[in-house]
This record gives sequence, C-alpha cells and structure tokens, in this order.
Amino acid sequence: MQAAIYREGVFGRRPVVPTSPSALEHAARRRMSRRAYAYVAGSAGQERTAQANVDAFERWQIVPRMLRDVSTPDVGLDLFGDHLPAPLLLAPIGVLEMAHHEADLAVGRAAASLGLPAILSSQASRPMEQVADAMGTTPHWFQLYWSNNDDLAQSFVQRAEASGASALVVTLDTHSLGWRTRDLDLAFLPFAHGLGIAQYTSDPVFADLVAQRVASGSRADGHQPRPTPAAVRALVSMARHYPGDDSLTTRLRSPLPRAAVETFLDVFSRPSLTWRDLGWLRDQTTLPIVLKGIQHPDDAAQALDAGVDGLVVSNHGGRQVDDAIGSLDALPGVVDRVDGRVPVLFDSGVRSGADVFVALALGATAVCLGRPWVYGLALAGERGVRTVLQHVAAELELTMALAGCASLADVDRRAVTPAGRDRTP
Ligand SMILES: Cc1cc2nc3c(=O)[nH]c(=O)nc-3n(C[C@H](O)[C@H](O)[C@H](O)COP(=O)(O)O)c2cc1C
Ligand SMILES: O=C(O)C(=O)c1ccccc1
Repeated sequence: MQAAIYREGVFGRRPVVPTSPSALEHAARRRMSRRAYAYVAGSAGQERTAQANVDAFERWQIVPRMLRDVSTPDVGLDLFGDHLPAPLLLAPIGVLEMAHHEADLAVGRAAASLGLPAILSSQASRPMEQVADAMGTTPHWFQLYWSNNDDLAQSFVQRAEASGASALVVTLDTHSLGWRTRDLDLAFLPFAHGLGIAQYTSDPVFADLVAQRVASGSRADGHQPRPTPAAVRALVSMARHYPGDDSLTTRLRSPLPRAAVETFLDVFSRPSLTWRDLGWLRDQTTLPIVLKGIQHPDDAAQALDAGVDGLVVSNHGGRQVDDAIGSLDALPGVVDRVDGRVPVLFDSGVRSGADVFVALALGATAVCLGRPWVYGLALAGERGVRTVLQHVAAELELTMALAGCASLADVDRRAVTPAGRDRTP
C-alpha cells in the first residue's frame, strides 16, 4: 500500500486530503459547519483528556532495528474469525450525516475497498443493514448502546447478527453524554434534531414504542385521531429516507418525528447497568462480545471473569470524562492484566501510522481509528475516508519496515522506549 502512495506522490499527484494529521483537521474545519466541527472535534470539559490522549504518544519513542529482512512486511492478522489486511478498524462514530450526506454508506464503502472492518454505530445515520450490504464480504461489527428497553436491545442484537456482524462492541463509557462544552455553548445536540437515530427509526420494536407514545398523546388531548401502530410503523420506517440535513425544523414540528426523538431520549441508555447484566447479553447472542471503554486493569479482570471475548481500551476520545488519564497511559496495565487471554483493541488519540505502531508495541492487538477518517469524510466523502485510511496504513507499514519489524509479532515492547531514556527497555 505504501509503495503505491509514494509512486503517486513522485509523479506529482497530490493526495485528495492532506497527509499531515493537523493539516487534515484544519482543512476539515474549514469545510464543515460550525456545529458539525464542534460536535466531531469537541471533547469533554476543558478537553484536557483529549489532549492527554495525543500527548501520551509523545512519551514513547520507537527504537529502530537494522538488517532484519523486511522485504515483505506482513501487517495482516486474524481476529474473531476474519482476516484483516492491517491491524486497523474504523471506530464506531455516530451522526456521520453531519460530516457528509452519504454518511455511513460512504464510510462502509471506503472501508470495504481496503478490506478493513468498520464498527457500525448505534447512533448511525443509516441503518446497519444498508451499510452491511454496501460492505459486501468485508467484515463489519456492531456497536451497541445498551437501551433501557430489553426488547429494543434484543432487537438491535438480532439485527446485528442477521446483518452478518462479526462481533458486538458494547460501549460502556457513554451511558450519559459527557460535559461537551463546545456543543453546550452552541446549544446544539444532534439527537435533539433527529440526527443519528437511524438504527432506531428503522427498528420494529422502536416503531411500536413511538406508536404507543403517539397513541397516549392523542388520548390525552382528545382531538387528534389515534394512528394505528401499523401506520406509525410505516411512517417511522419512512423516516430513514429523509434527506438528512435540510427540512429538519419542518420535520420536527410534525408530531411523529418529534415523538421519535422523545422516544429515543427515553430509551437510549441504561445507566443502572452492572457486570451482572452481561449474562443477559451473553444469552442473547453467539457473537463475540467486546467491551469498549475499559481503562482500569481491575475492570479488565472483571470483564474476563464475565467471560467477554475482547476489550477496547478507550476513553471515547476524551469526550466523556475530562481530567481522565490518556488512553495510551491505560493500555500497558490492561494488557498486562489480560495477559493474552482475549484481544485488547485500542483507541483515543491515534492520528498516524507511527501512533498505531506505538499502540501495537504496547500490546494492542489492533487499533480503532476515529476522528481522522471523519475529517476525510467531510472533505471528500468515500474517497476522503479511503485516502485517510490508506495514509495511516501506509505509514504503519513503512514504520514497521524501517524499524526492523517484518510482521506484527515483531512489534512488541522492545520496539519502543519511554521518551528521553538513553537505553532501550
Ligand atoms: C463524533 C464522534 C462520534 C462518536 N460516536 C460514537 C458512537 O456512536 N459509539 C461509540 O462507541 N463511540 C463513539 N465515538 C467514540 C469513538 O468510537 C472513539 O472511541 C474515539 O473517536 C477515539 O478518539 P479519537 O477519535 O480522538 O482517536 C465517537 C467519537 C466521535 C469523535
Ligand atoms: O457523541 C458521541 O461521542 C457518542 O458516542 C454518542 C452518544 C450518544 C448518542 C450519539 C453519539
């Protein structure tokens, strides 16, 4: 992959999006609406944790080794029964319609064109079935926000299985949205405008919940005719074809979309969740269950006791708890406690192929990429996403070869050292 990208560069063809992570973000900022950029780039509080995520990478440095036959670097790996061409997945990101009108479809196509798995969000702008179709044989995973409504949670899990998902990622760190200062100052939250709820509006259980709400509202005011549940189901399923970013106000003034938004806010999450509830989920599905949002080694140990199949060390890009530790700082402790028993994925703060290398060296099985490809999506749709992914994968491959690593097995803790030390670990 890196050879092809270099060849393009040598022949004077500029990439569709900048290769430098900061230039990429800067370009996207100019292209996106204020609200969309604030939502994507913003994090919790004073954004110290978002900064800590990035800064943590500066405290590790790669120690290149020489003369190790890196003529055919192998960056592939097997994970939950699939072969991945690189240790990279697309992190689940909601409300992509704010970045581009093709949203999750463009992302799914871009991921599939490189064979990289995408983790489809519970807060997607397109139903998982559509994106799974667009991805063909490339693996997808489904990220679950565990609803307080058992039937809805069960329906999401069943749809994920039916759509061919390879794993279920349960995000634990976002049972409430964090203190998102940029969004609060703009008085903007996408869900309040009906954005990012396509998994819900395309769901039969959710449609029944909306129907019940509309029916009880009609009873209360006594004037409106009460719609039948079937009529509401039809209307809700039409909602998935709405244009995306215009006529929002009109849509939300009419009772049905408003009822859908209110129902979503009612059922979105279950802050009462405990480790004991995982047994229920285990009974619902044979898919591998991966817990996202683990930072403490003791939580990793509890996850293993609960029989989960994998972890994602993540702090949600610093969007949840400000003043929390950088995610990379949490990685080695979790990896040590897990001790190879299940795959440990990593995200939060990964901006480049060199960053991916460092996370792998500290024990990550694979890395989930987040904001960078959202910026690619905003700048150039499917092509922008593909280009960002290619850049990161190319730099990883090149970094491995130049650091003397012929395969992922060589990317271990001996390949890095704490910054400023005068000896290797
Ligand atoms: C705009 C945005 C939306 C997100 N939506 C979700 C989501 O729906 N579900 C989820 O589990 N994580 C979500 N995340 C968190 C990402 O999966 C990932 O943990 C985070 O982006 C990593 O941080 P980084 O992008 O700064 O590297 C979102 C992140 C962003 C930036
Ligand atoms: O914005 C987010 O980070 C996120 O994960 C989320 C949570 C709830 C609804 C939509 C997105």
